[in-house]
Amino acid sequence: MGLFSSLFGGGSTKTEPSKPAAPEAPTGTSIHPAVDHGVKPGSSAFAGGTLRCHCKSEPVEVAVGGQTAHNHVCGCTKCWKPAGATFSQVAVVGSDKVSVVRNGEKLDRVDPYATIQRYACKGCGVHMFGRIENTEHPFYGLDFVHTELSDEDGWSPAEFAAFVSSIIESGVRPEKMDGIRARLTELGLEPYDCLSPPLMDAISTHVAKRSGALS
Ligand SMILES: N[C@@H](CCC(=O)N[C@@H](CS)C(=O)NCC(=O)O)C(=O)O
Ligand SMILES: [Zn+2]
Repeated sequence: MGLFSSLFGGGSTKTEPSKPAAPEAPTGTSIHPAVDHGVKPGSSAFAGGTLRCHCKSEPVEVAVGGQTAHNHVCGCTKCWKPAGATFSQVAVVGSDKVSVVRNGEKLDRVDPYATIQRYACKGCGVHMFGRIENTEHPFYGLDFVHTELSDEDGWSPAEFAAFVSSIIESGVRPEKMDGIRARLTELGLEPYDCLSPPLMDAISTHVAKRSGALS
């Protein structure tokens, strides 16, 4: 079984009982609009949908032909966030499931030197998908998508919070961090300052197998 299938196992989604609905943050800090009122469960029957950018006319449309995996909120400065959100919400899906179906000429790469090649709409700035082009990367074959850009319900829900300390780099005051980590925990989104332990373990396993440290 390859890294993709072992990590992301056939596109199935967690559909455990939804995390308890949580009231809005007393501090008023928005984590992300998709989770601020509690994380909604996904649907195991869900088979994908269409992402649309925020342009009022001629929006870019990207079809995603399958369920996503490892949805999470990310605090890094690189991932696209909707207005007012402190975190991005981002999930992965096989690159072969992602296709630009309308107005693709409006897309441009955000940073040609980044590990994740993010494609954003030149009109509204929304990131439509991010692709790993490096064939040696542990996540090669996966695209990163923001499922809130779709009208469909049933996408895999956010499961954890990544790169939490990085929100300081966007201007969040360090003294707010305890409250924000507590809020993430209340929402059922365990806060990590990199990725979650299973994903960090998968990355290191991939690297160790390549170097020969593990067989
Ligand atoms: N502290 C940095 C962290 C950036 C970072 O490493 N982001 C992660 C999570 S998205 C990553 O994998 N980045 C690869 C990339 O942006 O290409 C920041 O906030 O800019
Ligand atoms: Zn990020």
